[in-house]
Amino acid sequence: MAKQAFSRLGRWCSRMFAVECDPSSDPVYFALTKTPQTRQCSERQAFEKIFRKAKSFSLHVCTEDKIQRAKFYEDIKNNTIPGVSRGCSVFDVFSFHPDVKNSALRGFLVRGVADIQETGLFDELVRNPGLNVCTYVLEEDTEHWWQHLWSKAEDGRMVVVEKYCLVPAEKPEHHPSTLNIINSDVFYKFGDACKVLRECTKFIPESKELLELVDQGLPLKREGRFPVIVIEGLDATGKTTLTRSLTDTLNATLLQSPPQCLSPWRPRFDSEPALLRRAFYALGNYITAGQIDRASAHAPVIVDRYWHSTAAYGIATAVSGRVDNLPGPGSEVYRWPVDLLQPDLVLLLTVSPEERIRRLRFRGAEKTREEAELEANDRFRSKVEQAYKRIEDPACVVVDASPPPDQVLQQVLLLIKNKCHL
Ligand SMILES: Nc1nc2c(ncn2[C@H]2C[C@H](O)[C@@H](COP(=O)(O)OP(=O)(O)OP(=O)(O)O)O2)c(=O)[nH]1
Ligand SMILES: Nc1ncnc2c1ncn2[C@@H]1O[C@H](COP(=O)(O)OP(=O)(O)O)[C@@H](O)[C@H]1O
Repeated sequence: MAKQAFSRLGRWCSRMFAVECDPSSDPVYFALTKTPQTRQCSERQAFEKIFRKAKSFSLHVCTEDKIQRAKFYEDIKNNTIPGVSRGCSVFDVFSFHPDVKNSALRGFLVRGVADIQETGLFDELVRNPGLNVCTYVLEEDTEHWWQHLWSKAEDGRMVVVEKYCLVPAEKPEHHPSTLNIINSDVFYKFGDACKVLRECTKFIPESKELLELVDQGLPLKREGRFPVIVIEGLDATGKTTLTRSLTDTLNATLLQSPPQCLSPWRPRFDSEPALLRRAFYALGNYITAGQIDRASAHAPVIVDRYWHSTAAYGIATAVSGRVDNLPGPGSEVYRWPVDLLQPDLVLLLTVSPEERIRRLRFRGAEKTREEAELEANDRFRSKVEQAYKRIEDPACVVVDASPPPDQVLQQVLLLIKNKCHL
C-alpha cells in the first residue's frame, strides 16, 4: 500500500494538484483517477505545458508536525532541489483539497531530469516517511499522463505502489497557497503564536527566553488616553524620517515593532521558515502592545510598523503567482487579531516604485530578506501593498509620501488633528 502519509492527507488520490509553471498565469490544475476517460486535445495541451514529454518527478512534504514540515520544506527547497535540478525546470506544486483550509501541501515538480529512479538520491527521498515522491509517465498508446506514487517494499526495493491517471481539473475558488495562511503565515491570537514558539524550543532554545518577555496579562482594552498612531509602508517610503519628526513635534513616545528587546533574536528568526518567522513577529506585536498601553497613559504614541506589516508581509509571502491570487477584500485573513491592542490611526506611506528605489539606493542600508525580495520582485511588492490596503479594523489611511519631508509632516499632522483631535 502507499506510504502512510499523515492523517490529514486522507487518500492521496482524493486530492487536487496545482503546478505553477508560470507565476504570471494560472497554475495547471489536475486531479487523479484510476480509470482514464477519453482524451480531448485541449487536455493533452494542458499537461504538455507541465511535462513537455520530459521525465519529471515531484516531491510533496507531508510530515505530520507543522513545524517539522516547515523546516523540512525549507531544507528540500534550499538543499535537495538545487542538487537534483541542474538544467531542469522546477515548479512549485500544491496538493490540496479544493477550498479546504489547512489542506495544502507544498512541493516541487522537477522536469527534464534524467533517470532519477536510477540515482541513490531517489531511493533516499522515497525512503523518507515525510515525503510523497511521484514520477510522471506518458503512456504512448493512450496518450494519458500517469502519476506513479513510490514507496519502499518489504524487501527494501523502491516500487510503484499506486498509479493514477491525470485528468484536468477546474480552477478552485481559492488559490491553494491561500489555504494555510491562518496560523501558519499570519497569527490572529497571542496563544497561537506562542504555541509555535513553545514547540520550537527544542531546536531554538532562545524561544523560551522570548516567551518570558511577554506579559501574559495582555492589554485587550487600552487604559491610556493619548492617541496611538502607527506609520506603515514599504521600506524606504520615509517611515523612520516621519516617525522621528512626528515624535518631536507632538512630544510623543516613539515605539516600534518588533521592539528593541527582540533585536538579539531577530537575525535568527529571520533565517527560519515563514511559520517561525511570523510567530516571532506576532510576538513582537504583543510586546509592543504592552509598551503602547503603558506609554499612551502619558503621551501620544507613534509606532514604526505594527500588525499591518506582519500581516501584509506574511500574506504576500505565502500567496504565490499573480497578485489576484490574494484573498479578496473582506477575507478573514485581513481581520485584526481579537486580543491585540488597536491603534487610533494607521497611516500607509506610499511613493512611486522609482522614488522608493532612489531612496533605498541613497540610504544604502542593509537589506532584510523581504527588502531584497521587494526590490527584485514587482509582483511581491504589489501583493504587500494590496494586502496592506485590505486590512480592516483599523484600515490604513493612504498618504502620498513623495513630497519633501516637511510637507509630508504637515500633511500627516493635519490628518492626525482631524482623526485624533490632537
Ligand atoms: N517590523 C516588521 N517588519 C517585518 C515584519 N514582517 C516582515 N517584515 C520585514 C519588512 C521589511 O522588509 C523589514 C523591515 O524591518 P524593520 O522594520 O526592522 O526595518 P525598518 O522599518 O527600519 O525598515 P524600513 O525603514 O522600512 O526600510 O522586515 C513585521 O512583522 N514587522
Ligand atoms: N519625504 C522624503 N523625500 C525625500 N527623501 C526622503 C523622504 N523621507 C525620507 N527620505 C529619504 O529616503 C530614505 C529612506 O527614508 P527612511 O525614513 O529610512 O524610510 P523607511 O524608514 O520607510 O525605510 C532616507 O535616505 C531618507 O533620508
